[in-house]
Amino acid sequence: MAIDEEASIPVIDHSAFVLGDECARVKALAEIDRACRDWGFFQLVNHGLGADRLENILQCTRDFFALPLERKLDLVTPMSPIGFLNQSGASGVVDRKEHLLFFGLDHPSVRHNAWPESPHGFRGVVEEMMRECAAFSKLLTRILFEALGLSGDCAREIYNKESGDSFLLPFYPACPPDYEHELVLGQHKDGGILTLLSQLNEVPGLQVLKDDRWITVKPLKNSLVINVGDVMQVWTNGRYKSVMHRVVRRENDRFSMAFFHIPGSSTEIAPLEEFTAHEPPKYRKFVQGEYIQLRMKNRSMGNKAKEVTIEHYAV
Ligand SMILES: O=C(O)CCC(=O)C(=O)O
Ligand SMILES: [Fe+2]
Repeated sequence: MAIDEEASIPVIDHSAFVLGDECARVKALAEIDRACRDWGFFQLVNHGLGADRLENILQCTRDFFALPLERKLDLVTPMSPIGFLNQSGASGVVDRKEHLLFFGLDHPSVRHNAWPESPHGFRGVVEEMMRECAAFSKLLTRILFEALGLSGDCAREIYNKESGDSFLLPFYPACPPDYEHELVLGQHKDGGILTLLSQLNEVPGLQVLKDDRWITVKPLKNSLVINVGDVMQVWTNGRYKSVMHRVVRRENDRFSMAFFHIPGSSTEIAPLEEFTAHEPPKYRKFVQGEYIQLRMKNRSMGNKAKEVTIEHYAV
């Protein structure tokens, strides 16, 4: 598939939701609605996460991944997605990537998070950021519901009883010029409600599929990339799109941060009545935790198994 270096994903100014100007708010809601239908992705500037906190996260992440591999391997937690992972294989070829994964602070298994002793203060910095991301992702979900013409409280009723949030710190080591693969993270869609992503050190690499072309998400200073996940696609009966994305190789180290806003594992997911009044449901009901399990199995079976995606529940 072709790569289009000219196009860019929509950029939306979050200050429209802060300043109390009703006209600006309505305009921004319309922009978000378009972006979620047409792209499944947008970049948010003037968002709520502090620039100094993002800088702290970048510093801690750099220091952690600079440790010798044996030290990082101390944080491997067998039979669990959390902790350190050296390589993953989301879609066949092994990803050239290391990561640290944590459950969000409201996740029922948060006590199982594994914390590095070094760098000093790591846990405090990450927990602070997780707290901010949790609040901000809830706010954004309410904004998306408003953009859909639903009441913001609707979100609260549907999924707020339990949390499945997780927080990921990926590190993509610089690729030598003769590195044989084009991708360092295989193409995939995110399985939750929405994802907040920061390209922490502003090294590009993230690409988004749009009309059969890969579009590079150019890092904008202090912006957040927001993308719609599979759950939002199901809730809206396909109106908002969970879109394929991937990370391509670079000759520089690349650091990013992702917060996955996910309903709790016992939450039942189905198209909302508001979107099935005039058309049949495109998905059957499923339980969030079951879908997460199927997706995890994908990973462990590598490219031999057929990947389970949200189409598994299509009717
Ligand atoms: O690191 C990135 O830019 C993207 C990461 C991503 O898409 C993911 O982990 O789901
Ligand atoms: Fe992703």
